[in-house]
Amino acid sequence: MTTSTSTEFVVSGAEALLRVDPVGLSATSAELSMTAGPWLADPVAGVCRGALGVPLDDVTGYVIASGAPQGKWPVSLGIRVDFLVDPPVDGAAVSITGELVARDERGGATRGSVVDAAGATVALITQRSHLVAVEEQPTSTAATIAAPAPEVTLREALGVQDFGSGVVELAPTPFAANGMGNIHGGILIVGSELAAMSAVDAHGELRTTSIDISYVRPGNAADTTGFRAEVLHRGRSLMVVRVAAANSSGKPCALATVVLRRYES
Ligand SMILES: CC(C)(COP(=O)(O)OP(=O)(O)OC[C@H]1O[C@@H](n2cnc3c(N)ncnc32)[C@H](O)[C@@H]1OP(=O)(O)O)[C@@H](O)C(=O)NCCC(=O)NCCSC(=O)Cc1ccccc1
Repeated sequence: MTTSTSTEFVVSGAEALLRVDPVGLSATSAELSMTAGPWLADPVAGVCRGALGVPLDDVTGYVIASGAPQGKWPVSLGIRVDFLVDPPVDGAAVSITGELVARDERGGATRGSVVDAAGATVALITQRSHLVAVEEQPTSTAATIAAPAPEVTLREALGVQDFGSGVVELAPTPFAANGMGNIHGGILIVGSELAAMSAVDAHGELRTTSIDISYVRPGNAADTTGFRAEVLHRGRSLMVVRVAAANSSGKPCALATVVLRRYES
């Protein structure tokens, strides 16, 4: 894969947290690599599949960024992710690829996937991106953020507080930020997953099978982000949960539908 433009992947807090590394980028396709370690295991969500939202959001969004005109940068407008199997938690690398589906003057549509070392598909994404005006393109911060120690879980690194019944908060942290200082679209997927699991009082026996999320206004990673989940359907094995995320202003920044399934051990 070739890098055909001056746009480069920006490693901000969210990419450092998820151990995401650039592989290749062009205006039509992109590839990232991610180390999938024990920090993805979670006592409530089982394995935090939503964490794959960070590299999936990046790998598709940066295809649009790469072909965007000067002074414009894409923000994620809507993402649909389907999770097929758990990502590894043993430190193996997974490959994340994205490709252009369509582009116009307002943004574009992209799709992508996560594939494990054996070639099995772990997750699929469809994304719609929207171009906003920026004074300058985001760049990697001079002070590179180091990943937390391997024993620090994603839940701990994000300062997640679970108040029960679907009320969850993420602390203000650079680990939640994208290159613009806004809360990363993939971190909003993580928070939505944890809130949905909290709403159904999960203890690791369920898995997230899909998340469909709309980003309705930018969220600020330097502020607390609250998630409130409402159970729409609770069957024996299938659950559908709606989650709203908002900063301390109370205005929603993301609205998600999370589908959970019970897996027999
Ligand atoms: C712009 C639009 C997409 C569409 O909005 P519309 O419905 O047509 O707009 P409407 O005028 O009705 O305003 C609605 C509200 O939006 C606010 N607002 C509007 N425009 C701007 C603006 N330019 N800047 C700031 N705020 C703006 C506006 O004030 C209002 O709020 P208010 O009621 O006053 O409090 C908006 O929904 C949006 O920004 N969504 C969030 C996208 C997002 O954060 N995605 C996830 C992160 S991306 C990611 O992580 C990927 C990545 C990786 C690495 C590196 C980089 C990226």
